[in-house]
Amino acid sequence: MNRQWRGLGTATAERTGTRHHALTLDGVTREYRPGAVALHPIHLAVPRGRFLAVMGPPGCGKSTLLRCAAGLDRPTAGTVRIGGTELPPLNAAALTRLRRERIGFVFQEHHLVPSLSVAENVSLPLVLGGHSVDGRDLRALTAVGLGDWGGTMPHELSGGQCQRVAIARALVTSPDIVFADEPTGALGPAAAEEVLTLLRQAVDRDGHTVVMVTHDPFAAARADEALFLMRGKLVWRQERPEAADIRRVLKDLDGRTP
Ligand SMILES: Nc1ncnc2c1ncn2[C@@H]1O[C@H](COP(=O)(O)OP(=O)(O)OP(=O)(O)O)[C@@H](O)[C@H]1O
Repeated sequence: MNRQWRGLGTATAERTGTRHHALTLDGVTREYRPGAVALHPIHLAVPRGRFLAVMGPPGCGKSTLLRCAAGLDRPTAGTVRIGGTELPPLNAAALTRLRRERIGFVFQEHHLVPSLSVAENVSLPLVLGGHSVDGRDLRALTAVGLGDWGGTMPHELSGGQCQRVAIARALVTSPDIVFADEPTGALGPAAAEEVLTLLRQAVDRDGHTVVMVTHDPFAAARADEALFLMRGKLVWRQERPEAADIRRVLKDLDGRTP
């Protein structure tokens, strides 16, 4: 069994964010209102080509971490860098552009536009950014095994196929990083397995970087590393996690939750 437990008391290595890192968080803190701290200072550096799972008990701050890292929420303090570029202030046009072109998103629900074909959905981030599609929609669809489905409408697809289209849409801009928030949460076991295989393949074959929030130990076991949050703090990390180990950590953290 492969068990490498590391505490997170020292974070020196995490403070050296560069363009070689897809994501760096330097002292990222989020306080929703005075006294309600959802994230204590988080230091984290995610190298390019890494598949990271973020786990922890309900309310520990996983979504807050993801939203701050993806520029969907503004940290109360600290700095977020995507591919070495510091996130500009929220609502700025530059942030919208950076999110559209350098970050891919996959959510629990696929959020495809029902009135657009599969190919149009995939090319949307390119079109909105004023870029030519140039066959990239087809290549992205082929990469998720749906190369022949471009002319199909979303309502003609299964839930698993829709999520595969959402992955193609997330990857079509060749982003610095893909944030996936419970990407298998709405799927049955077979479709979930397909989605995880595609995310794994995006990392292994194409060098993408994926940060995935999940409650599912089997999903997290597909990542290179699992990070565990508790009460807004990163408390454990495990390289090459196995589902049984993950379950044990979660049980331990649950036992420590008041
Ligand atoms: N908009 C908000 N305003 C105030 N408090 C919030 C807000 N969003 C989240 N919180 C609080 O911040 C803490 C972290 O919430 P968050 O949603 O990040 O946790 P989570 O780990 O993603 O939870 P879950 O696993 O249940 O989705 C919780 O105590 C939550 O109640």
